[in-house]
Formats: sequence, C-alpha cells, structure tokens
Amino acid sequence: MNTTLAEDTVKQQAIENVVRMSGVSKVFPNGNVAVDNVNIDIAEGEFISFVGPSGCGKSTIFKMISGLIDNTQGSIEILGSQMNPMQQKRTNVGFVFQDSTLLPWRSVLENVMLPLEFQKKSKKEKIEEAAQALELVGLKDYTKSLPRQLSGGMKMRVSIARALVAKPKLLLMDEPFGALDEITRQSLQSELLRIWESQKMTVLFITHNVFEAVYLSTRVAVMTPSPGKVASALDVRLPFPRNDEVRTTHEFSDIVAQVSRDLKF
Ligand SMILES: Nc1ncnc2c1ncn2[C@@H]1O[C@H](COP(=O)(O)OP(=O)(O)OP(=O)(O)O)[C@@H](O)[C@H]1O
Repeated sequence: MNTTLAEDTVKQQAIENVVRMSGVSKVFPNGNVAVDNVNIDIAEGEFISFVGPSGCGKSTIFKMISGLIDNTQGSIEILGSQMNPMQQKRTNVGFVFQDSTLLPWRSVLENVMLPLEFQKKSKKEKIEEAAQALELVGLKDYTKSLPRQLSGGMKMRVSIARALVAKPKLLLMDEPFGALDEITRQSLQSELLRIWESQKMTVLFITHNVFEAVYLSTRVAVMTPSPGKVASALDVRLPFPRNDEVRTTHEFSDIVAQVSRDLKF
C-alpha cells in the first residue's frame, strides 16, 4: 500500500526514539522497589551505557525493555509501539548476557542459527546468514568448532553473532565483557564499535566499568540505588571512529571524572 509523504514523515518521527520510558517503576511482589520513576528516551543509532552500583536496577530495566518482566508503573515504547506483542520484540531486540549461554552440544554455526530456527527461510539461507554473522565477529573459520574448544573471548563473539543474526534494530548487552581479561576486553570493545557503526543499530549496554562506558558510548546513563533511578545521562562528545589513543586524552579523562562524580551522588 502506498503512503503519502506526510504519513511517511509521521512514521519516521514515530520511530526516531527507539526506546521511550516514561515514569517507569518496578516493584517486585516481595515489595522490593527495583526501579523508581525512570524517564529516558533513546534515539535511533545511539550507543548508551548504563553504569551504577550493584542492585541499582540496571538488569531490571533491560528485562522490562526486552519484555521478560512487566513494569508496574509508567509506559515503555519500543520502536514506536507499545510493549506488546512479544513477537515484535523477539525479532527486533537482541540480547547478550555476561555468560555467553551457548549450547555445548551444538557447533558454533548451529548456535548462531538458533534465533533463525522459527523463521520461514530455507536451511541454506539460515546457514548463509549465520556464516555472515560469524564473519562479522571474526570467527568465520570456527563454524564447526564446539563451544568448549573456544576461549572466553571467542565464546562471547559467538554470543554476539547469535544476537546479530536476526538483524535486530536494538541490541541489549548486559555486562557482556565483565568476565574477560583486560586485553580481550579492550579488543572486543573495539570490535563492538566497528560492528555498531557498520550495522547502524541502537545499543544499550550495562557495565560497572566507567572507562568502558565512556570509550564505547554516545551517552552514559548513571544510575543510583535504593530505589534505582537514572540520576544523569551524559553526552560523550568524543569523535568516532574511536581508537585506543582516545583513552589517553584529556577529554576522555574529563568525562570519566564527570561520570564518577555523578555515581557518588
Ligand atoms: N525477582 C526479584 N524479586 C525481588 N527482588 C528482585 C528481583 N530481581 C531483582 N530484585 C531486586 O531489584 C534490585 C535491582 O536488581 P538488578 O538485578 O536490576 O540490579 P543491577 O543493577 O542489575 O545489579 P548488578 O549490577 O549486581 O547486576 C535489587 O535490589 C534486587 O535485589
């Protein structure tokens, strides 16, 4: 069906914000107030990190955005529509956790094919798409390997490929590099930025590491606990593409200092 220019403009405006959270709270049945009155809009193409002390509600926010749990107050819009139906989120939202959560008996390629399982595509297409996702994360020569034959960093790459294979518009990453050594971590940070820039996704990223948050992000949301709130959301005005040298600049240190100050409120 053809749409008019005006209708197209309205549609474009409608999805300019990939995530809109207005007055969102989550009280668990036992009375725990995990998140209190969170208001944040996240625009298409942003890379936003959430930092904050343990228990301030970062994962709870991600679980609400991904539809794993419901909010008790407020509204959450994803890609211009209200939270449900589930199916829309499954196809448009990818999730990466700290643990790579790979199925040990499946090969790397078969793990990456998992999100395509219920899609109406031929097996050949699914294999091609999974192989492309693995190429994107630099693992095209490991399709037949089993997870146990890979290092921690490689497993995380597979996990990222599995999240990317369905070409999500929104990628939620909950402390994906938390268990990795510093060298692997920094190299995966650079990889992730390269992928983000090439795939034009919106990324929401949780980390406890202020340096990591500033290096990766266009914006850093600082959360404070008891109850969990977004205390500030700071723009990171460092140019892209970012390379390792940016970590040694004054501008970088200034932003790290500002985020650290906000964390202490
Ligand atoms: N299912 C649940 N039932 C009751 N309380 C919960 C539940 N899940 C989380 N909470 C509480 O909600 C608060 C926020 O938890 P959440 O896991 O979102 O924090 P977080 O910032 O992601 O922590 P971390 O950095 O340690 O992963 C905590 O006080 C936690 O104990």
